[in-house]
Amino acid sequence: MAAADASEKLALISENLTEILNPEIIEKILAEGRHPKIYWGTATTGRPHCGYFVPAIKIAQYLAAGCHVTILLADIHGFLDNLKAPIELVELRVEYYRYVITAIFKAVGVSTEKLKFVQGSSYQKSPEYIMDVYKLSSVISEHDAKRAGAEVVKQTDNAPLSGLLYPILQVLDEQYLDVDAQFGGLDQRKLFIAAKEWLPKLGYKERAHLMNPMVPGLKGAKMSSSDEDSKIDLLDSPDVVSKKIRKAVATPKVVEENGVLAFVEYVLLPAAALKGERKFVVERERDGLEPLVYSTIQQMHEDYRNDVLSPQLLKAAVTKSLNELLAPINAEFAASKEWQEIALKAYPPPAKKEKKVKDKGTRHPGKAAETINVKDLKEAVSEV
Ligand SMILES: N[C@@H](Cc1ccc(O)cc1)C(=O)O
Repeated sequence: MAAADASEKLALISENLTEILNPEIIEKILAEGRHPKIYWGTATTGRPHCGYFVPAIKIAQYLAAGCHVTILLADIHGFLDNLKAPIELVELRVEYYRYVITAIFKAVGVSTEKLKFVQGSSYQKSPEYIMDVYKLSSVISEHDAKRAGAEVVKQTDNAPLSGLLYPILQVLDEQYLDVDAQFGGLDQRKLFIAAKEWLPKLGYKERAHLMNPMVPGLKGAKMSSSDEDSKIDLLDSPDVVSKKIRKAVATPKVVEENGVLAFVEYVLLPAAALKGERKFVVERERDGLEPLVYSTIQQMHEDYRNDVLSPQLLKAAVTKSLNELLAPINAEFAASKEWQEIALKAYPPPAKKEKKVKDKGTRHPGKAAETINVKDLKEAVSEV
């Protein structure tokens, strides 16, 4: 394989990433003309929202660079993390995630031939895997396990023991999914460092790690599934999308922590590039002006700082493009009885009016009565 080809692939694999640990692992594979194997894991908890386009675009770029990609639907991790996903619903949520994520890839026009889904519980209950969990837990200290999960696993007083198992399982997944690299957000960094240190303790090899920046959501902070207004559901209607974007925080002339601009940078521009032309168009018909046409985020930032590109113009253009991306997802959902049934069962609508808090018992770890705060209550309510 020509060197230029390998370097083009590396450029596509690295685009927009904040950090890569052990890039030489990937470079070597590309130089030998082979296809790197990469995985991305997601715990099947809350409903995936538009923030999922950010990792999805990176995965689409890995696929376009010829990589083999595995998406791990981490059902067991969903409940190890303080029962974020109740055990009874976890299987159904795996199905829901599979539908949604597949639809996202179709929406960005990426062939999913080299993409594989794996359900965590399909191998994390095997005797070999479990024996490795025991082995790792005998050589990793409680302190190190806690530190590895500090930014990912929900931290509470009287935390359940499962939160310490979570990092051990995530580290072993690299070995059992037989990959060269793991991809995730910068919030996974401590887990990725742990993987580098822990796998060799069992005689397994170190992997590379690819990290996306934490992209601000529409409210300026990280998109979160527990804050209704900060996220746009992948199945929201055009009207709802338009309303939510109108309410989004986009301070005039300020490009930092601007979730609307970030969405163009990390989703809309790369999605357009994957479809053939990196371009983002801002119509100005209402002002009787020619449209603004951008091919780089730097040009947009400059115009935004100078207020040539106002928040109003930007929001209207983002609403239009996002609705175009969501249209095929909405259409597929509307046409699929199976998906609709899964959605209802995986995320049963809250019982009307009755604000019942899920009763895990007063002695349930992580839920000692005195530690319940408003956020916990909200989360519990949205899950009944
Ligand atoms: N830790 C990931 C989920 C995950 C679970 C298991 C893995 O092997 C990888 C990733 C998250 O925060 O969403």
